[in-house]
Amino acid sequence: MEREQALQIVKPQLTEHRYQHTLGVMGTAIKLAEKYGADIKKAELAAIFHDYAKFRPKDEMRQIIEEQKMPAILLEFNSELWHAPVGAFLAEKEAGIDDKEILDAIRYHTSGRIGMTLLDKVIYLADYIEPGRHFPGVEEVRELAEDDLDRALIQSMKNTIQFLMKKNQPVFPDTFNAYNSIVQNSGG
Ligand SMILES: Nc1ncnc2c1ncn2[C@@H]1O[C@H](COP(=O)(O)OP(=O)(O)O)[C@@H](O)[C@H]1O
Repeated sequence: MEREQALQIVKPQLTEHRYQHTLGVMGTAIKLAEKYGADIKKAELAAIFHDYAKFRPKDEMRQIIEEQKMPAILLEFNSELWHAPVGAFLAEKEAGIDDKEILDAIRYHTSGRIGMTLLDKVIYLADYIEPGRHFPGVEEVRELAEDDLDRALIQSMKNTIQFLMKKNQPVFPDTFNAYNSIVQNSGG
């Protein structure tokens, strides 16, 4: 699917602010894909669709998680996490995206997972550092992303875990698992 067609499908699903975020993720994902050797067209499409389900009603997302037999543990955690796996499902069902790598990058863009693919990493990080993001620590991750994808990911996951812990919020285990998996597999 070409960029313009994909954007036309996604735009009506999002607010203007979230659409601008999506364009930021797209641009950043393409740059990261070029730098680190990921598939540029897949990075572009995954970025465009990453927040496709962001504004679906909670009840609809819960129903999809149950009916599609997605991990039930999702329902025990913040519903902010749900749009990622539900987005992968709907991008396939409604927009006909059938590339498994793209769908996985959408599915894991919020939590990460054990054994993240290069494309998963590009989309996770692009979502974190796109130019519209302004939060403490983002600039450090942007700088790390200039020359070390894994160090940038580790730092972004650390920030997210610390942010949640400071607020006494539960941390969905996939993020711990993703963090451990990258720390154990990257050169240190
Ligand atoms: N492991 C986790 N456990 C619980 N909440 C998380 C986890 N990872 C991310 N979140 C929360 O999910 C929300 C959405 O994250 P994200 O998808 O990165 O943002 P956005 O939808 O704005 O792109 C954030 O509030 C974030 O704190």
